[in-house]
Amino acid sequence: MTAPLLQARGLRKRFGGLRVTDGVDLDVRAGEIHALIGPNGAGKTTLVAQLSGELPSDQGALFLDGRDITRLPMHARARLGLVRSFQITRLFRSLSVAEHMAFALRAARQETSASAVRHSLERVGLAGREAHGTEQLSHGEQRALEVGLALASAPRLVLLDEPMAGLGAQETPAMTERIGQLRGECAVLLIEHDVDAVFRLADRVSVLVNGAVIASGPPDAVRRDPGVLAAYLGEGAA
Ligand SMILES: Nc1ncnc2c1ncn2[C@@H]1O[C@H](COP(=O)(O)OP(=O)(O)OP(=O)(O)O)[C@@H](O)[C@H]1O
Repeated sequence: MTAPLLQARGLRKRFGGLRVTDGVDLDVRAGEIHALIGPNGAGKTTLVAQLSGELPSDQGALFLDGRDITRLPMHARARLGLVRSFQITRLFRSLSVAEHMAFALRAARQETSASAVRHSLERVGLAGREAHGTEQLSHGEQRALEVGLALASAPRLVLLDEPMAGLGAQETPAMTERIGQLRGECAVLLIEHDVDAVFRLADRVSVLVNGAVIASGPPDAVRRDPGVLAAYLGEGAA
């Protein structure tokens, strides 16, 4: 089997006396949708920050396509194709949807013609919203734009931290479908609390508990794993 696209080995991060990630081993394969689930406070968001380069790891190593990227800063990881999505509130409120996308495409040194912008918006279901301000978008559309902006650089692996958070019953299936459409195009590491959506969508699932991955594999195997049932899914969530 080919080597994983992303390999994390023994990643650790502590805040003061609190060991938040405590020896994380994780493999993400090219083109797969890989969900990372776990209880509140397990360290998922911290791990994503370590993977993206936002937060330096105290220990451990990270490889992208076999290359050691442990000490590379965020922008260098992004240039190699490892990106994360950000909340658009962190960008400019005054920009239209199309301007946000043009900005992201330019930053990624991609084509910024009107048709390139439209194409990038269409793939996340935002065709026809070009001229809108981001405050005019529904919550679901804002989350879709965030995913679209992360995809602007044509990444090899995109890290999505709770893209379904706060979405209504009507918006969740659309986001699930959109993420599903990325399969094979780029790898996705998806942090998600909606366990039903995760088990429907993911090719593989890893479960983080107390800062360590306790199980990793296809959804069916993970949902039956005795350790996972005991530590996380035992309340009938799966
Ligand atoms: N910058 C920080 N300084 C101190 N403690 C932190 C910091 N960031 C996170 N923590 C703590 O680390 C623990 C794990 O947080 P993290 O947000 O990574 O977990 P999570 O699995 O993403 O949780 P959730 O599912 O609730 O979003 C929590 O106890 C949190 O309070």
